[in-house]
Amino acid sequence: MKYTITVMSGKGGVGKSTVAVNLAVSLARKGLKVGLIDADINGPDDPKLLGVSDLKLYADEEGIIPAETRYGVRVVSMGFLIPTEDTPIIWRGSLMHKAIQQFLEDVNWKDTDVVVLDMPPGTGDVALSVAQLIPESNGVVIVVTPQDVALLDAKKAINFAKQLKLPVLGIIENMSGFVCPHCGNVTYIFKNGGGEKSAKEYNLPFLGKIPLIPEIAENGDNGIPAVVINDKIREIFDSITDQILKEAQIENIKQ
Ligand SMILES: Nc1ncnc2c1ncn2[C@@H]1O[C@H](COP(=O)(O)OP(=O)(O)OP(=O)(O)O)[C@@H](O)[C@H]1O
Repeated sequence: MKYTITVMSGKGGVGKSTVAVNLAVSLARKGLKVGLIDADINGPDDPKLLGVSDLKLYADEEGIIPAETRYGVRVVSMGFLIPTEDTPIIWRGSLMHKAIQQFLEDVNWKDTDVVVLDMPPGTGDVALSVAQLIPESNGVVIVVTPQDVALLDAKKAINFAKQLKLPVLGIIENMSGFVCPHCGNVTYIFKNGGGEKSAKEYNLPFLGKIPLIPEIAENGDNGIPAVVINDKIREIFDSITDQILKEAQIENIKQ
């Protein structure tokens, strides 16, 4: 693989997988060959978000073959390797480390321009494995929601990346405000502006805000990334993706 973009969050449930999947699809829509590693071993949601839960992974003499999706993104995930989707992975850290290592080293990522890595939430054992295994990271993107507890955890993720010498490309604020589909009024359910404030505090680029939109959850559950069918979300991710490519200095990757 040429470049990796690691999507991290300080805490669970802030929309990290949703951002990773939509970012991967946005990159593919820009003509890049994109891979996605679902490094969330205990909660491998990316196959479902991409509508490929029924696929299995195969291997040939060149390595494990990532699963193809209809959105131009090839993906590997523990979700493909468990017998049923409700099977829990009850593994110690060392086994999870091995699984991540295989996703990075034994998968045939030949001809892939960018690999997006969807990290497990937090700064624990598996996150540390991923951070230490990434061969040439082009940086980390931190997903936050605007309430104080989420921001506090996000700051730990920023410092985690800094301590491991991974460049932080910027902060994305998710679930930013709910736009009423009837009157258009915005309600800031989780407060407003926290992501931008944190970015300023840590002198990091603020990459953009993603509103709380019921269609994002609905489309995700149906295996359709929101950027494929929602114009507003597509625009937002287009801008976020362009900024990430700029910050990572990989705008000219195709040349
Ligand atoms: N902007 C949004 N608007 C509406 N729903 C959203 C938004 N972002 C994420 N969601 C929904 O919130 C839920 C959690 O999102 P997601 O699984 O991406 O979070 P996560 O941070 O990866 O969680 P985990 O910690 O379990 O890995 C999902 O149902 C998703 O569809």
